[in-house]
Amino acid sequence: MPHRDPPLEDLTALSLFFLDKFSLDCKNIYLMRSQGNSFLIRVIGCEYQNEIFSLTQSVLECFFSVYTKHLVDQFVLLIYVKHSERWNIRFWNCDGSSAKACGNGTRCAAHLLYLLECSGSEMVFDGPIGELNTCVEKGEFEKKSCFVDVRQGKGRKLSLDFVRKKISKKKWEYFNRIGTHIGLVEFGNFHIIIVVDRDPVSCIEFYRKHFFESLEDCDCQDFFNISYLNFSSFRNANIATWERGVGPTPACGSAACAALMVLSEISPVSKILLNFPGGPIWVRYCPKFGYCHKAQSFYDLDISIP
Ligand SMILES: N[C@@H](CCC[C@H](N)C(=O)O)C(=O)O
Repeated sequence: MPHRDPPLEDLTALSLFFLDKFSLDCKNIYLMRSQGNSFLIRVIGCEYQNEIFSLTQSVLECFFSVYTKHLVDQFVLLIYVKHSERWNIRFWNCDGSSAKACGNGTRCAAHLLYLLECSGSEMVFDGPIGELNTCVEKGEFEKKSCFVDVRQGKGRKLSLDFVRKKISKKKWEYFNRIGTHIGLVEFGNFHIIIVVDRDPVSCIEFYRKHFFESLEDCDCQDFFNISYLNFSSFRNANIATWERGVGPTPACGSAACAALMVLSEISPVSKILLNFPGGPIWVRYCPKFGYCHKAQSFYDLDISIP
C-alpha cells in the first residue's frame, strides 16, 4: 500500500493558543501514515517538563482505547511544555513497549504540527535520547500530504558480540548463513542489518515462520529491529524490516539510517534510495545532522477521544 488518496475528512484545527490558554489536552487523536507505517498521535500540554514522566499509564490507556478500532504500528505523544516553550515527543510500539526513536513517527508528528499550525516548516523535538530536527518540504492537498525530512542523528555502530549474546544460537547461525554482511547500529533503538542476495520480504516471512512462531526457538521476545537488505547498485536497494514490538512493518525510518550506515562499511556510499514494501525512503548522511531520511507523510483521520 505505497500511496493513498488524500482523505476528505475535516481536520479539527488546534492552535498553540488553544492548547496554552484553554486546555492542556486536545480532545482528539490523529491517525497519520508514512510509507504504510501508521501512527496514532496525541497532542497534550504540560506546565513543566517533569510532569511528562507521570503521564504514561493514562496516555497508554487512551491510545489502546482507540487502537481497538484503528490498528496502528506505533503511538506517538506530543507534549508542549509551557514553561520551556518546547515540544517533547515520546513513542510506544503497538505491543505497549516504549521506543527510544521512531523515524516515521517523527515525520508524521512534524507534519501534524505543521498542519495544525502549531509550528512552521522547521521543527525541533526533544526526544527520548535528544533533539530531533525535522523539515516539512512540500504540502499538497491543503497540506494533508507532505514530504518531511527527519534528521535522526549520528547513531553508533556496535559490536556483533552484543547480538550473539542476546539471541539464540539457531538465529545467529541463520543470520550468518544468509547474510553476506551483517552490522549492528543504535539510533536509540537497536537495528541488525543483514545484507542478503535474495528478496528481503521472503527473509521476513522465513523469520516469522521459523523464529517468531516456532515454539522450538526459545528466544521469542523482540529485542532488535531486524532488516534484510538487497542491493543491485549503491544508488538504490530493497529492504524489509521486522520491527521490535510490531512485527513485519511496511517501512522504518530509523532502519533506513541504520542500513546506510552498515552499507558504508562495504562501500563509500553517503546516500541511497531504499525501497520498503510500503514505499521509498531517501536516506543520506550529512555532517551537520548525521543521518537524514525523507519520505511522504499523510494525514488520515481525526478521532475523538472516547
Ligand atoms: N518504525 C520506527 C521504529 C520504531 C521503534 C522500534 N519498533 C523499536 O522499538 O525499536 C521507525 O520508523 O524508526
